[in-house]
Amino acid sequence: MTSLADVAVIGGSGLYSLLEDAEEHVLDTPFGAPSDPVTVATVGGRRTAFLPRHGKDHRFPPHRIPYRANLWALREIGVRQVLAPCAVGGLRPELGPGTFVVPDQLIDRTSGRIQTFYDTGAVHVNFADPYCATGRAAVTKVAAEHGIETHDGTMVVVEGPRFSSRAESRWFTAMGGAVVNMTGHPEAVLARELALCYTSIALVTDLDAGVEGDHGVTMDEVFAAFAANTERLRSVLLDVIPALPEHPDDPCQHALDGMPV
Ligand SMILES: CSC[C@H]1O[C@H](OP(=O)(O)O)[C@H](O)[C@@H]1O
Ligand SMILES: Nc1ncnc2[nH]cnc12
Repeated sequence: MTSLADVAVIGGSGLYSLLEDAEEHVLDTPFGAPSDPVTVATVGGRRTAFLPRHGKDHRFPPHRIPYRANLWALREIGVRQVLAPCAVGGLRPELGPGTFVVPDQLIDRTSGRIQTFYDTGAVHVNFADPYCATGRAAVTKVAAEHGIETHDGTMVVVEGPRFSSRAESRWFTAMGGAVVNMTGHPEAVLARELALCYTSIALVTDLDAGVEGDHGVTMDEVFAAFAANTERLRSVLLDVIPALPEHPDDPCQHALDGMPV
């Protein structure tokens, strides 16, 4: 297939569209259909694809998202760099709702999700640094230009769809977690297995159960906090896209070098 886009944004909870005057592409993959048709438009001179990971009507809960089909479809249309906004819970009191975190590490606490494309042969990608250094730097710089402070930190990804118990949440904080969500994995490793640059942009929507004393996390508060901050996130995303390199040469792009694929 000829290249339709080289950058993609995978939207999460509360971010179901991004691009204006976009063309729609219905795609299929060896792993089934992606969550929705992919929309493509030009942003700051860059051909950009958008895909809502839960579907635009949020019909896929985090444990049922077709992660492999989503990443495969994007790679198939030429994408080499992925921006992955998501809603997260803060695991530290200073990371409250409205805070932007650009994760630099990941702890996988999911279970039962397929997290590879390669069921035969010796394909073992390097995942020491799950996120793209260039993408992270671009997000941090552009956010600062928008007057938004960003934080580094480790993202813990839980299986869901339930939120964590207070004990689990306190344990994640003690393990070094900064934020917690339900979709950051296997998305990150599947991107790496296709040699894509992958950058997560985490918007804190709540303080997780172990941090806040009273009621624990509710879905309504997540959606409300996300809605209150969507425009800030949207404007950062649209400015990060043209700030990404046209010819990325990060280690992520070489993740499959020497592998039998
Ligand atoms: C809507 S509450 C929990 C839900 O929100 C986050 O979604 P996303 O990561 O796609 O922004 C979280 O991971 C859960 O899927
Ligand atoms: N506290 C939380 N735990 C897991 N996923 C989330 N997404 C948003 N807030 C979350």
